[in-house]
Amino acid sequence: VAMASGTALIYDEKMATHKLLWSDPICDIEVPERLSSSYEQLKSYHLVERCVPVPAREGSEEEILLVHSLEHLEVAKSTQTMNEEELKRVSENYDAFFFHPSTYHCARLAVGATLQLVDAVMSGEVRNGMALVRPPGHHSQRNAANGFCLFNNVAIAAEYAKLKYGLQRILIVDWDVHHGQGIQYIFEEDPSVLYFSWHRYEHQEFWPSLKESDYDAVGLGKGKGFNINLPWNKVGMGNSDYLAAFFHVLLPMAFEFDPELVIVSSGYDSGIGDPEGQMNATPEVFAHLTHFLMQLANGKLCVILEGGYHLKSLGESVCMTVKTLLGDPVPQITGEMAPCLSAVESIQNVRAAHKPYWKWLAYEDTSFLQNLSTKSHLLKKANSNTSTEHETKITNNNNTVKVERFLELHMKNILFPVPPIKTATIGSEGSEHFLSEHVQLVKEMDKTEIKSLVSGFYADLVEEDKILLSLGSMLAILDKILKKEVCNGIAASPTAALSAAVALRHSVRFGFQRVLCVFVGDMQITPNTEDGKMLIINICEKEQPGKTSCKHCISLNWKEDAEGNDFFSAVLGFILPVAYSYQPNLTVIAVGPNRSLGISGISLLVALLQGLAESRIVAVIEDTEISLLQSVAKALGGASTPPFGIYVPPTQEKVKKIKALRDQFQQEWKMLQCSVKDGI
Ligand SMILES: CC(O)(O)NCCCCN
Ligand SMILES: [Zn+2]
Repeated sequence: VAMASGTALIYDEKMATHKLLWSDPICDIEVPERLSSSYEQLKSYHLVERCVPVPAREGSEEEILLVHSLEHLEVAKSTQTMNEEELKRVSENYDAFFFHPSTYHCARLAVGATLQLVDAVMSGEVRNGMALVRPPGHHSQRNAANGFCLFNNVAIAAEYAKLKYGLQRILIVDWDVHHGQGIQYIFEEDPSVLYFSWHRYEHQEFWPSLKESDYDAVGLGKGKGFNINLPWNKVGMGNSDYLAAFFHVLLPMAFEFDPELVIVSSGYDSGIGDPEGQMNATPEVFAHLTHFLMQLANGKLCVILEGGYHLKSLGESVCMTVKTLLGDPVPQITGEMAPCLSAVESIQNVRAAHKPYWKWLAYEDTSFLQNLSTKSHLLKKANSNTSTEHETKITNNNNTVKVERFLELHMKNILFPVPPIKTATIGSEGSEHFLSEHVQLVKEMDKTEIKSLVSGFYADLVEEDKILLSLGSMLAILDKILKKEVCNGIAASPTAALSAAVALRHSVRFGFQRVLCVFVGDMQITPNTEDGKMLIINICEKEQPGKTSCKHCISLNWKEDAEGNDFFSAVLGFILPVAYSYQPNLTVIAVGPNRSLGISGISLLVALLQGLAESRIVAVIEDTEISLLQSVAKALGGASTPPFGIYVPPTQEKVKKIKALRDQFQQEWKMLQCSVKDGI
């Protein structure tokens, strides 16, 4: 069944009316321009016109009462007719909240806009979407406003979706830099809502300074294991820390949970330049985070604005999010791909805290808890005065103009013309089965041209015309990708190993400095990877005699489980971290004979590797694998999220295998790090 398509954008300028009427240094950053400048930025990148406009509406009192008490609703309602003096007095009852005569109306619009988005996604009118709302919601609680939030938009949306659509598994991802304690309180005993939040914490120093924001708050009663807190104990966290958190904490949980709907509490105060977050992550990281979440719940993803107080940083991050929701290629991530020690320690702690509740953590090594618990306390004292591991060159002087200029330059390299065509293939025999509207036929190369291209190498292997022609087809597709005329391509080949080797050499000769090749099955030909211009990960059933893994040529022995897809742990825990550490300019995915992975495992690989190399992938697949060709073409075309099959947790043996490979390579490929070496 083809999935819904289209991205909804919900925006109503009336939500810009709510504003602070008196002086309050805590609240004066939550300004109306947050909404209007984000919308203007979307227009400047021509993104508004590409979205499906869905109107906001007022959330009803009944919908608000799904989460809030009648008393809270009445207090909010009563403020509409208050004068400034009365508004100020009511506001002082709460921690960091201000009322304006229009606040109640705006907050009901924020709730209604959020529910409109849930309806548009759940009805299939669109695949995903974003609601630009204020006041935000994730701090507000059953009976209290808090942290600029009056009604908990995202919590109401989750309760609404359970009630109206009978959903039993909803994932809420909160990438705002503050802990959404309101959402935690509302769902902490509810196993049908998995809540993940990372947040600036600094060992409980940072607002709201709650003990229950730490990594050991895992949920209560039946909800144990369904509340995940990842505290950042230092500022200056960057792209690599955020990606490591997804690879080693959130995504394994999310795929095991297998949500029917994903809602994002999308705060951008976790981005660079924000006065609240003091973090270093750049706007393109939100494209990657969004792209990962789009692989869940058959693409049903609702992104709801929370915080974000540096207008330029906020606007660029909103645009990166919407661009990705629209299916555009994911921009290359920038910065050193190495999480800092503090981030790795938090990741290790939250994995250990959740070990009792998750199958994928059943064999997690938590021996560090015995001897480290006292030490980590010492660690807190010892490290409290050192600066962060990361360069905080931008945020420490935190000069808004300086950040604006930085982002102007930074985003110029990031935003690139979207290739007109998503996927190229050859109109040769048997290819009609995976043509779709995204696909362009590429004319074949003539033999002499092919011979000259191939003559440099492997010429001895090319004895038959059939092989020569298939190489020509693959090279014709590859050229389109190398010239950035198409985003990705798929080529059927009688000799995938040979085609992949030729593709690698041709790409390096074309000038690509780093080409990643993920080869599934018997590789037969192993190109020379000494110069680091290629990184090969060979997934094969058993150890090849006499072949040991090295930094640029890694073999991962993996035979897919008969029951279902157990490949998630290998992709999330090993392949993606290595690939993101390498930062390729092109990805070659090849499937040769004797593949030991199922179609769903390979589809998962293709879908998630699109986050690399501006989504440039060339897939080379044995021409006998008709159904594999179809599902890989679907994954590349983006028309629908490929079926990743039934989730199966990894066996102890497989967990050990990944851990051994991680220990072997985590000094080379630092994104593999998810535990602090003993003895720190
Ligand atoms: C929505 C939000 O998480 O950005 N609110 C932050 C409130 C900070 C109060 N010191
Ligand atoms: Zn925030």
